[in-house]
Amino acid sequence: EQPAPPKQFHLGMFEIGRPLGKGKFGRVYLVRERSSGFVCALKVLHKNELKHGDAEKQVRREIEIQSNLRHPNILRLFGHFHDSKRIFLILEFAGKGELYKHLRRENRFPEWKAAQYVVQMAAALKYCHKKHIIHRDIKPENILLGIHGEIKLSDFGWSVHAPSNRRDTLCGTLDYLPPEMLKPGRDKNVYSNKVDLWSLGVLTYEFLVGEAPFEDTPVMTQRKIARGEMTVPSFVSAEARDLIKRLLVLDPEKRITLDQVQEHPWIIKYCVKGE
Ligand SMILES: Cn1ncc2ncnc(NCCc3cnc(NC(=O)Nc4cccc(C(F)(F)F)c4)s3)c21
Repeated sequence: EQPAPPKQFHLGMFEIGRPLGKGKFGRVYLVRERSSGFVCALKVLHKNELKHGDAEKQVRREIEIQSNLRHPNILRLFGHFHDSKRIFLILEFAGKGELYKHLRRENRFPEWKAAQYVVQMAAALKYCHKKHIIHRDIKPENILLGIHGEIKLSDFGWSVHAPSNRRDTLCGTLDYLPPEMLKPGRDKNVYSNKVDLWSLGVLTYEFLVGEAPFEDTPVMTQRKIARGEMTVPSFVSAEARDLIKRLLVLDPEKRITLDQVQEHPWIIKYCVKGE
């Protein structure tokens, strides 16, 4: 029977390896836990760069949310610790790194590869939604690839329990925001897990086209999203176009479900039957 892992972690327990990347909030390193030799990733967040107080709360929520998620397409968050200046997240190491780097390098993915990624995203989101977790920040930057090229959905720093009317100052790209999250006013901000389906539609489009469907200046992007205005280039197959159109529906209740994504002709055409 393996001894239970120690609950208390500290920096001295880790041998620090190469940097894996730097996000807007901090750097990530490849590390090895000395006693077990276990290789993982360590994200370092600088407290003075985070809004004080609620960052600790947000990390605690992220850990609470992630600690009961166990799925092959969701990056594990094993634990955290902090010192006077920094918060450390102990994460599963994703051997093939950031998906968006592969996308930029290849410009766009062939349909068979995009379909594999979409069906794995659908499986990860189905698992989260069954646990009433909305990710809310689906975009290529938050998707990593495991050593076998499998999708690892990560960074639950913005995830919430559904349904939610949390008003967060969302930072970063607008490209992935669903129309219902753009609306001003109080009640309209109650949104469901359908926001992840809209974002999956934006992601599918970006995989196949190499850029986001509503990409423009911030003002124009918001206008295009609110109107669901986008064009799909002719090189995209009819089946892929159909899936994108059924996800990028303004009315959240009219978006297709994750089950229907997994059964869609475009997915069936390219994906070996999963579990
Ligand atoms: C690049 N890369 N290559 C390989 C590899 N393998 C594993 N991980 C990598 N990168 C880290 C991926 C992340 C997973 N979970 C995160 N979570 C987070 O960043 N949370 C977070 C952010 C900002 C503020 C707050 C706070 F404090 F406000 F709550 C919380 S980041 C890897």
